[in-house]
Amino acid sequence: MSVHAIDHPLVQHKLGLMREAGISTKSFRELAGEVAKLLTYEATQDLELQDYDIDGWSGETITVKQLKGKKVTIVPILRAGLGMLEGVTDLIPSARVSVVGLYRDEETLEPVPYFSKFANDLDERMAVVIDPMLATGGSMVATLDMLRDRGCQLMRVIVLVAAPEGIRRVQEAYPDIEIYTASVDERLDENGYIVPGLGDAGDKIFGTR
Ligand SMILES: O=P(O)(O)OC[C@H]1O[C@H](OP(=O)(O)OP(=O)(O)O)[C@H](O)[C@@H]1O
Ligand SMILES: O=c1cc[nH]c(=O)[nH]1
Ligand SMILES: [Mg+2]
Repeated sequence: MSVHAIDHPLVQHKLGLMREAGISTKSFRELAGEVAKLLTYEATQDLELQDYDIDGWSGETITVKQLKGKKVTIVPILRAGLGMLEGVTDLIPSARVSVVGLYRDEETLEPVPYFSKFANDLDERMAVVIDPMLATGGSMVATLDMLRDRGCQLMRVIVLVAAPEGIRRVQEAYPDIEIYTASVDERLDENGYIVPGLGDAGDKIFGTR
């Protein structure tokens, strides 16, 4: 597995704005979408292309390129993953969306599933799981398990911020997965929150803090 920490200046600038205490719901939501879009650009750099011929504007037949690889399903983990969805589908507009509802029990930090609805033909698709936060990794591994149990063989992960603990947990369960993130942060605090992190990303995106 590789962890791709994207140090593009626009990503780092926007992530810095997201870390500010007291940021408004509007700003946090907008920035989450913008960073998600930039991370998607990076996470799709290795998609395969193939040539095909078209009639060009001058009347000549010209050879252009189109995406060749597998079909894609985007998998937001509710709720906070929804804050990244529009940014991702802006770049991959034909992707099917599979939705996984999980919340993290505040005491045990274990993921509690409450909803799922998957695209069909998961065995033919690359799944791109999106969630702003990879903390203990419990929610991400539970989601990857659901996809794998339904036949999905190719999965990658886009998170805004990752903790080393969560990366390790995903790495142990899924050694081949690629993780794209704007930052690998320092650690988890005693409540399982990422430090320096973003705080509770779901609450900030939905304005429920
Ligand atoms: O890596 P983990 O330790 O599992 O923690 C990360 C999860 O916690 C947050 O969701 P939360 O449970 O707060 O749900 P929400 O999106 O509804 O706010 C976050 O969006 C991840 O899904
Ligand atoms: O730092 C964290 C950890 C889990 N969930 C969040 O929203 N933030
Ligand atoms: Mg939350």
